[in-house]
Amino acid sequence: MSDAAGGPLRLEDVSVGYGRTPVLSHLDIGPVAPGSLVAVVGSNAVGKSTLLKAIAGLRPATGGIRLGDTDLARLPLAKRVRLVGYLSQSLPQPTSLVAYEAVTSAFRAVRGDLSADEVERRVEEVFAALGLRGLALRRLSEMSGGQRQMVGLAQVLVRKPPLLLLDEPTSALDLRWQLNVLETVRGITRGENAICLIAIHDVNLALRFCDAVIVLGGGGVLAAGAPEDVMTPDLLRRAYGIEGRVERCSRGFPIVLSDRALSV
Ligand SMILES: Nc1ncnc2c1ncn2[C@@H]1O[C@H](COP(=O)(O)OP(=O)(O)OP(=O)(O)O)[C@@H](O)[C@H]1O
Repeated sequence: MSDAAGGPLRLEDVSVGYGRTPVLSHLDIGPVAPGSLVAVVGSNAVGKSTLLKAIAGLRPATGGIRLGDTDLARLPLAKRVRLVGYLSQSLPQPTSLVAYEAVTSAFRAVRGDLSADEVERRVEEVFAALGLRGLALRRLSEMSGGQRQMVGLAQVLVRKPPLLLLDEPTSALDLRWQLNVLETVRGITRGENAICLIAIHDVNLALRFCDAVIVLGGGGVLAAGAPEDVMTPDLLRRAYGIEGRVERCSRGFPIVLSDRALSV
């Protein structure tokens, strides 16, 4: 189980923006059950990152954002970091720390209550889960972008929060590492009975791995639900402005084939 109590995630009448410019208005999402991996998809600039930041408490929002009985918006930072793990779109800085130190120090900063042995055990566990042991003693300054993205993910996953918010965690990764990350995140989400919202551009990865999909568009939610129910040619047109097909692959998963960009 996660290190802190969670519960279902609910967003009620949430609005968020920048200055006087609204990005998302009067959003209702959920309840999202513990154990769920949920993709947040939609076109560029539609508000995926803004939504994750609002849930993480990094962007002021109006409305209710609750995890179980806890109002996340009103939570002091020290408590929020126990409940919410947020991975931003930007990669960790290429410092001279080796990966093992970077993950250990980030974990210690939020979990000063754990013993050194427990910290070490958890860091080793997350390196093994992500298949990162070979990188543990490499300096971040000597890593590729994709390798640093994996270290950033390890820094969040090691905390085992009941709510994970991952902003495009596979954007810098090759095909093998994309699968590895999605499989690992899904395993942790189920194993820890956590909730994970993952903003992602690769719709087919989302359909393959996620329990539900939230499609943002026009300042709100265009569609939400099980992948096979949500993803339709009409939705592809409305969300992305493309003509596309949704077919079944030989293993039974829905797969999107993009045919043509429609003129705007
Ligand atoms: N710091 C900021 N100040 C003002 N406007 C911002 C800021 N950050 C984002 N925006 C605007 O908010 C809107 C939503 O941006 P956001 O980054 O949430 O979109 P996104 O769906 O994550 O996009 P992408 O898929 O391109 O990463 C965009 O119009 C963007 O220009």
